[in-house]
Amino acid sequence: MMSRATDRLKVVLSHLERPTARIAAISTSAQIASHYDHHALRYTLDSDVLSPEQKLSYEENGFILIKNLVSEEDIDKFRVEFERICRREVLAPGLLVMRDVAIVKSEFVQDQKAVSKVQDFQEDPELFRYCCLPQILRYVEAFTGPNIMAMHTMLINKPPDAGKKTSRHPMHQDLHYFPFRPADRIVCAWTAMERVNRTNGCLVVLPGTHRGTLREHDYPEWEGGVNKMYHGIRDYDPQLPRVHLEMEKGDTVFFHPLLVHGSGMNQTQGFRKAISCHYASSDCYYIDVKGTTQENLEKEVQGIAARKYGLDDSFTFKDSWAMRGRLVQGERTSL
Ligand SMILES: CCCCCCCCCCCCCCCCC(=O)SCCNC(=O)CCNC(=O)[C@H](O)C(C)(C)COP(=O)(O)OP(=O)(O)OC[C@H]1O[C@@H](n2cnc3c(N)ncnc32)[C@H](O)[C@@H]1OP(=O)(O)O
Ligand SMILES: Nc1ncnc2c1ncn2[C@@H]1O[C@H](COP(=O)(O)OP(=O)(O)OP(=O)(O)O)[C@@H](O)[C@H]1O
Ligand SMILES: O=C(O)CCC(=O)C(=O)O
Ligand SMILES: [Fe+2]
Ligand SMILES: [Mg+2]
Repeated sequence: MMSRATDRLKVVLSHLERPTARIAAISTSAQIASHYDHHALRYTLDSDVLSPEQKLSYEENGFILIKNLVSEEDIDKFRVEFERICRREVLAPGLLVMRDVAIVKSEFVQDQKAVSKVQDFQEDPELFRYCCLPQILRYVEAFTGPNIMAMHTMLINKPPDAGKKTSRHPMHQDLHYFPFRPADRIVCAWTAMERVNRTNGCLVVLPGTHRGTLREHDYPEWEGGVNKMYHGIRDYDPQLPRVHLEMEKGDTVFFHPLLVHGSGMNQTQGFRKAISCHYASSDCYYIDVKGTTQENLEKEVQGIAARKYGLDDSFTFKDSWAMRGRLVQGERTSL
């Protein structure tokens, strides 16, 4: 059954016309085969790593969850390196250490536990190993093609909520942060470093929203405060069907940069950890975001660059990405 569907898929892909619109929920191989008589794939590329069912699921939902992809041993090593960073035993160039807004503004002494996220670890050899794991890149290639850049890296250490709900991450689309396209050749890999569930603030996604467009983002009006750069989509409708992605240590979700997602508050006393990387095809190109909904973000990034590093306006949003990005497979052709 499966191999016939796969053969069928190959035939259809070889006659690929223009990307088409919405794909209905499909469950059996027979339905998949008949489906490909009428539609082409837009969000996934020809590759053997994804089954026909997985391809359709990504086309339909904008994410795919792979169980047990990263070993316990590797995750434990990433955790040890993170702890070394928190103790300031290592500091890689470009590494950004962020503290939760509720803690940063408080008078209490800050300890290592207050770190809510480290970002841009591309120069930390141990953490960057995550971005190069072959079993991850195999999947990434199905979305980006063979030339792969790691554009954005994060280890998120969602703190126990201090009571103001600032541990939440508002619903957003990651593309809001990216001045490069096409969006369909960008993908995020997000790996749970321990069990994540609704209680400690797992990822929350709105399936299928990757088929929409980039929405306007700004700071949500939350009484307890919002972390810097945590923009949310405007007019978020809390009635829309959400899916809570409960995951075990090592499980990895791959998702499209237009997929609307966020994470709930951490109601436990532990720090919920995840490690992630945004990949893009190195064949992507930079765009000018002036006059678009992303302009507010560009201004903010330039503001931080000015305050933190004394850079002026000649340092562009695009530059901030070009200096962060690192090739992990193939050739650096454009980005
Ligand atoms: C060379 C590069 C330059 C520019 C880099 C800019 C970062 C670009 C980020 C791109 C993000 C892409 C993301 C794609 C995916 C979607 C997301 O992940 S959304 C959220 C991602 N963004 C972040 O997490 C980055 C935000 N964090 C930071 O930029 C920094 O941590 C910081 C908030 C600017 C703080 O850094 P630092 O200057 O080291 O901190 P302090 O000196 O202690 O404080 C300065 C100032 O800022 C206040 N503050 C600190 N932390 C927070 C916080 N969490 N929320 C709100 N405000 C905060 C602090 O109180 C100080 O304020 P004051 O008024 O000056 O006292
Ligand atoms: N006004 C808003 N704008 C953007 N995102 C929001 C807004 N309100 C809530 N969210 C986000 O929606 C997601 C779910 O929110 P919330 O924390 O209320 O529920 P939960 O923790 O997922 O579930 P529950 O608390 O009911 O178990 C989170 O990503 C949260 O940050
Ligand atoms: O780990 C999380 O809470 C989600 C983080 C996220 O979506 C992001 O930083 O873009
Ligand atoms: Fe995100
Ligand atoms: Mg909640």
